[in-house]
Amino acid sequence: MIDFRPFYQQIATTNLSAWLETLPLQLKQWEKQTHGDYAKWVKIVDFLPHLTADQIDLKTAVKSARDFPLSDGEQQRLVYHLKQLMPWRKGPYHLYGVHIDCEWRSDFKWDRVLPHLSALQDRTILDVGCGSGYHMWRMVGEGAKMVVGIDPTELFLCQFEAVRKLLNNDRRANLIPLGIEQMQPLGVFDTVFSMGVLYHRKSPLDHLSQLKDQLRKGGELVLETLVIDGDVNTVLVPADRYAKMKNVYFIPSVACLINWLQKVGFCHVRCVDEAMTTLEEQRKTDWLDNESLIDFLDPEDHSKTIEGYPAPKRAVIIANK
Ligand SMILES: Nc1ncnc2c1ncn2[C@@H]1O[C@H](C[S@+](CC[C@H]([NH3+])C(=O)[O-])CC(=O)[O-])[C@@H](O)[C@H]1O
Repeated sequence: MIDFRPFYQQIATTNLSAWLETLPLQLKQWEKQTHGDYAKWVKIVDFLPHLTADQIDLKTAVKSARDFPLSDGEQQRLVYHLKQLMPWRKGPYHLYGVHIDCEWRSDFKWDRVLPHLSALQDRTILDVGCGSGYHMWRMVGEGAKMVVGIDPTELFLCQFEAVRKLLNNDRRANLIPLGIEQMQPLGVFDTVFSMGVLYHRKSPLDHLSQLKDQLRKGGELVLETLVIDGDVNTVLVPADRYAKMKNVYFIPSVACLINWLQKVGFCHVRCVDEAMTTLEEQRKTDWLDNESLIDFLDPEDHSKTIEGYPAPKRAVIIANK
């Protein structure tokens, strides 16, 4: 099983120590209700070789390398284990010459977000819905003091731990398998990211309040989500699926989102980027068996989803507590 005790030790003497009142018990309960695949995935992480990287780059990529390359056999073994953790959705990772070419080019999103952030150097950061943790490593690459990601999906925890093992077991980032709604309000993080999560939440204003509860006063929220064109009163609530996803609830316009953020008490709210999702950013690769964006769009008209809604467009909003 994945051992969270090093994380408890790490936070015991920091401003996250209040979390120790609830977290160990929550994670014990979480572990009890994990399913069979979790134990299998943890074993795969255990089977990964212990390699020591001479070079690690988290600033321009997520990459580890040795001064001398792996043998063909060693590399095949690494690919074999890592492929058992498919589907790999968010990346890419370059680990000892193995290129995990994930469905999403998460580096594209990072490039859209990073120029607008307050410097991450020495910050304590929460990444809500962190997936396999790609952006967490890039935050570490920007000099963050500590990055905590939360994501309830068991596979993503195991992918994160696999990558961590191949990054010299770096402990500056940690993934905690909880949903944001399960977190006690800590009010200590300097920056809170919520990227790609808001539209999955049934109650978007509650989500925004929960994000605010995790920030220190003056701290920065980075919110990235699907948006549609329209005015302050425009919000799409898909009847059934949106781009084949059944768990999409609210897709507001930028003006509507800014209004929501101001209503829950954020200040200095500004939209810093809007971009259509391209077929270069989300596409099928050898690291997933599932469908991808091309299958979610109207084959005759890529400006629409297969259900006839506007095709995915995403905005980045920054705000302060
Ligand atoms: N209640 C919840 N609390 C926390 N996480 C959740 C919750 N519900 C779902 N998630 C997690 O939020 C992530 C959303 S993906 C964005 C990944 C990354 N941030 C990215 O910007 O590329 C976007 C997408 O796949 O649509 C998934 O990893 C879920 O498990």
